[in-house]
Amino acid sequence: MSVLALDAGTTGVTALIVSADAQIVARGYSEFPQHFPTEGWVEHEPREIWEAALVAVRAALDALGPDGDQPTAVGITNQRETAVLWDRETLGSPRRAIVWQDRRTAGLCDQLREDGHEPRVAALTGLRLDSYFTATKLAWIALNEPHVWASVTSGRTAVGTVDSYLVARMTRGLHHVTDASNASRTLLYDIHAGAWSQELCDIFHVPIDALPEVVPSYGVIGRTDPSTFLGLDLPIAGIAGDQQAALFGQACYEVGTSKCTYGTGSFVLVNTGERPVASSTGLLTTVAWQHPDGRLEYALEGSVFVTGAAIQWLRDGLEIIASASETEALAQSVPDSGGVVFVPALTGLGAPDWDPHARGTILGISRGTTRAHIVRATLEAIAWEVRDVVDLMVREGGLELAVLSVDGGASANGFLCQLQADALQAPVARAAQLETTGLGAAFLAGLATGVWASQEEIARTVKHDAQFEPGPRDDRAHRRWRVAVERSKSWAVL
Ligand SMILES: Nc1ncnc2c1ncn2[C@@H]1O[C@H](COP(=O)(O)OP(=O)(O)O)[C@@H](O)[C@H]1O
Ligand SMILES: O=P(O)(O)OC[C@H](O)CO
Repeated sequence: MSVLALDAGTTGVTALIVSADAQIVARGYSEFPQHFPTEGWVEHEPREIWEAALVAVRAALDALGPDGDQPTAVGITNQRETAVLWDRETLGSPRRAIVWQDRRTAGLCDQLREDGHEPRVAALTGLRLDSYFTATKLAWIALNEPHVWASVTSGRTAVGTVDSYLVARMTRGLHHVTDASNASRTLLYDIHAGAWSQELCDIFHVPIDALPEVVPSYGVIGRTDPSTFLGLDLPIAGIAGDQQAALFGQACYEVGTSKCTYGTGSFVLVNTGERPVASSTGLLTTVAWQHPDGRLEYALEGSVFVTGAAIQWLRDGLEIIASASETEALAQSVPDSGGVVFVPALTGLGAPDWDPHARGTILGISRGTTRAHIVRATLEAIAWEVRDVVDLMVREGGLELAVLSVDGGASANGFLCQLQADALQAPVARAAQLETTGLGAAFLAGLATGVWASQEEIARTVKHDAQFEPGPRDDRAHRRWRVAVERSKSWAVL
């Protein structure tokens, strides 16, 4: 027995085939285009996500080969918050998806805040009024593209996040669902009642009937249609937002256990069990997963928007590196960043500063500055960003950080892990299999279909293969970092 996991991330789709002994036995990957129509806007073409998913699954199946242990279920995990629209009949989209990184709704959020909506919205959702979240993007479409929105209110066009869209595609439009972990990122879901909220839908102009049915994070919700999904007829048995999936994939099942995933952004989540812990200083309260019996478990989250994406920008924007993996040796080729501090607020700032109007800042450049210094400053920035969020979790969430478990694409960079241990003054343990988002989706689907009998059984398979012990911390560098963060704030409205 094996499980297929589809991990639809921000920059590409990964397909994993995970064996019953929890090993990744085959994988496929396909990147899809990012669209930047204007400053601060980020869009995805839904069809391109779907096509990337098909390419990735095909590649994974080819890698597995006909004699490999064929998957018996599929789990889905995804970039969260991104707002997707599609026609219920044709599955075509009337407009591109507005991505979680898109900051076009910053002004709309300011207005809603001025109108006094924030306390109630935060109390119901555990989130904040920020352009990060789905409902603000839907409200923007409702207010700015009435012709598109008319098809939503008439019932022709469905609304959802990337998981819902993929399920619709995989089932030829038969199912319109999302799981509670994804729903909890929309600003439309009451995390205490475990249901869509009419009150929130009214605030954001969203017809509640346009939203998907909310299902538990594991349990069979339907089957893939072989005529549209590469001949595969599989139960869809797990769905979770990628950061919650990573929490599941790292087997953080006990209250107080935590992980940090380094991908496009970096997200620290700590399990708070069946108790939603409210935050007043910038952490998010979110659904970790919902059990098939309806029980909700929660997490406290620190969301850092741009980490691996800053590395991509060094590659594709500045063109000072050829590949992300080069950064490790380049950063170590200099003893320090030479006084350079880079705040990669390329799409505003998330936790702990929350400023959608912030933009990237590079300070401290001198005649002696080289690309190695800028690369090193970028890795240091990632470590400082995560440290600032963990500090908040320790102070506010009561997190006792004995060790930080890390995973995700950028955690392949051992030097980054070392910088992280130094910044935190705590050991960093790296998961043996870095793709914990996909693994988490596989575990959820496998739990629902008998591949694994229990969470305890899954937990026994999760291993860490490297531990980075903290060295000295450069407090002066952190002070400079905080000064640079302050300077980057409000830039887009100055
Ligand atoms: N060796 C590396 N050092 C630093 N960053 C890396 C490295 N390898 C990959 N990355 C970054 O990690 C990200 C990819 O990780 P992944 O977990 O696949 O992200 P996502 O799911 O967000 O698409 C990219 O942003 C890339 O720049
Ligand atoms: O694309 P990732 O893996 O960095 O994840 C994005 C998050 O889900 C955004 O909230």
